[in-house]
Amino acid sequence: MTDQVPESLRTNLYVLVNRLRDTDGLLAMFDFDGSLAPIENRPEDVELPPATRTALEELRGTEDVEVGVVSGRGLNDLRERVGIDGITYAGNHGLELYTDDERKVHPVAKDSEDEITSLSDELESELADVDGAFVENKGVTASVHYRLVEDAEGISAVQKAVENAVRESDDIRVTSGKQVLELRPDVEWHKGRAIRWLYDHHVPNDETWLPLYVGDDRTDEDAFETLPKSGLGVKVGRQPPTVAGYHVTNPSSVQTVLAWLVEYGVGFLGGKSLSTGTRNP
Ligand SMILES: O=P(O)(O)OC[C@H]1O[C@H](O[C@H]2O[C@H](CO)[C@@H](O)[C@H](O)[C@H]2O)[C@H](O)[C@@H](O)[C@@H]1O
Repeated sequence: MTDQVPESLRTNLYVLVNRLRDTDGLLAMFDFDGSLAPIENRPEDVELPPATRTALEELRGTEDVEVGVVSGRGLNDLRERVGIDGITYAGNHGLELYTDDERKVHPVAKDSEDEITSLSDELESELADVDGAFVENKGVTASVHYRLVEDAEGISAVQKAVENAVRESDDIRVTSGKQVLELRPDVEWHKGRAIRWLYDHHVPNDETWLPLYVGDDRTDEDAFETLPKSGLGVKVGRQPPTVAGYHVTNPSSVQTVLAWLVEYGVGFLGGKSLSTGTRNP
């Protein structure tokens, strides 16, 4: 059982098993890019590895387990790319939620759509001459990508263009991620608030579930910070610095953790015995 857990989690296996035993259920939440799926040069080239999809589907089908995918991507893009029914999706850093067959959008974010579109158009023409830079308009947020910009001058041009574009706006703020700057409505809502909402929405009032969150980027820190002490925050990769308590190397190790959870981990939930699947007295 232990050799099927990434090295970095293996040393904490005892804690992991005990947390699963001590809880009524598991709310398993995952960031998408860089966590479930490997980073690619262009967002449209990213695919969820089939074995990861299978493991998520198996987890979804388990009693007392809810699965969520939480991402900076737009909701429709995220749902298409993950392609699993019956789980919760949080797109645009949680500003768009899809759960119980219903889409919910943060009301302030909805009002920002026009401004996001006009800023995206402005930045697109501003950056037309910067090789490799491009804008991804995601409806209620936009990403300005510079992963393919090869020189420091070009990267600085991207940063200045974004700064200039939002200078006059009170309603839009800029955050950063992996080789990307993001324009977001200036509301106190982020991945952390979204996972708290998911917990309140999915976990029965009289039960305590273990929240698990797996993420790789700066915006995932909001989620790690929201987890209670008893939660499991798992950081993928070493950069940027993190408040998460646990660490795995890359999306392939996330896949291994998922497979372990499906095969063994959920068998411990609520004090069940692994061999019999029944609760210990
Ligand atoms: O919250 P996430 O699921 O991690 O989404 C964050 C951003 O992911 C995408 O950009 C990142 O991944 C791209 C594909 O691997 C990569 O080319 C880019 O450099 C990364 O920043 C997505 O395109 C963004 O819209 C998301 O906000």
